[in-house]
Amino acid sequence: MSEPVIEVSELRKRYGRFTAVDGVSFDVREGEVFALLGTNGAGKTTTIEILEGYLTPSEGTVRVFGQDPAGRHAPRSRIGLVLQESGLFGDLSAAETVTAWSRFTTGARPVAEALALVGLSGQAGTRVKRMSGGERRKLDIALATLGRPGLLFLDEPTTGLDPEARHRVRDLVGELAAGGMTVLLTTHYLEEAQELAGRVAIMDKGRIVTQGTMSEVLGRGSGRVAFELPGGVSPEGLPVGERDTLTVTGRQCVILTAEPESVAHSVLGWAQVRGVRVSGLDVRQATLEEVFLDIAQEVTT
Ligand SMILES: Nc1ncnc2c1ncn2[C@@H]1O[C@H](COP(=O)(O)OP(=O)(O)OP(=O)(O)O)[C@@H](O)[C@H]1O
Repeated sequence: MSEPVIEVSELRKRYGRFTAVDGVSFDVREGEVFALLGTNGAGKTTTIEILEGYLTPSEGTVRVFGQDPAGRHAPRSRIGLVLQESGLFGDLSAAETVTAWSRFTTGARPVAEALALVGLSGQAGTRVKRMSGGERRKLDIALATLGRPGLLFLDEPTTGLDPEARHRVRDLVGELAAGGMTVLLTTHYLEEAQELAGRVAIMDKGRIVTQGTMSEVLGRGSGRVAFELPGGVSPEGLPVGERDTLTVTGRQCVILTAEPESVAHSVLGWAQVRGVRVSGLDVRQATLEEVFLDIAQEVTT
């Protein structure tokens, strides 16, 4: 197994009496894309800012490339950051922006290569203020990867972009990861995590409520059985196992379960015994979004 690039152990961060991060542990190994997901205010940005060395922990330990990210030996040159707010100058062209950054970056790629890497060769002479939101995000990523970092922090890289630009930026992150870069990603777009990340941790109220490989997290309720009950029929007694969850919205019933085929079978049996017909039976793999909503609901109730 490859070396951990990030190690987080029992991390806590308090702001006065409020605990924003409450005993979080995870690690990220070399070459993997790890997604930190969670509800608003869950503690994702606080965690990532501690890993970037901008904030110090109240308790616990954090190591990036084996070093304290806020310490004297912090491995800054090995880390690329794409923050939620970028600080680009509108009057500079894309090439001028990269050139300016090259002066402060050790071992910077040549400007043309940095632009080509993110697919901006055609916009080299375009002023930042004339660039689209997606192009600016790509330029942010070009700057973050200019010094060929081994680790890239991406804090909500596609928030605020239209769907097409989101796809382009997503493809770019996928390509960087395929090239061997380790990536820690926070995002509100679960399909983005599902597409890019090998492992995920889902945070809620400062804690990690579940983490693992995408298939392990999805495996919590890996199957989804949906169907409609006829009007006036109560869902009472539906075959829902202890680890399954049932959501009823009007006549629509959804069961998240690890064993969708057997649950679907039992639902049909349940209906037959009662002499009713369920319609629109749909059995498939649950999406991360469905699992996430299920977990968020479980945690808040
Ligand atoms: N400097 C601060 N002082 C007091 N509370 C803070 C401070 N910074 C963050 N918080 C609180 O800590 C909690 C976690 O915030 P954080 O920004 O880490 O969440 P997040 O998961 O990134 O949320 P979002 O998805 O909304 O960006 C929030 O309740 C926030 O209000």
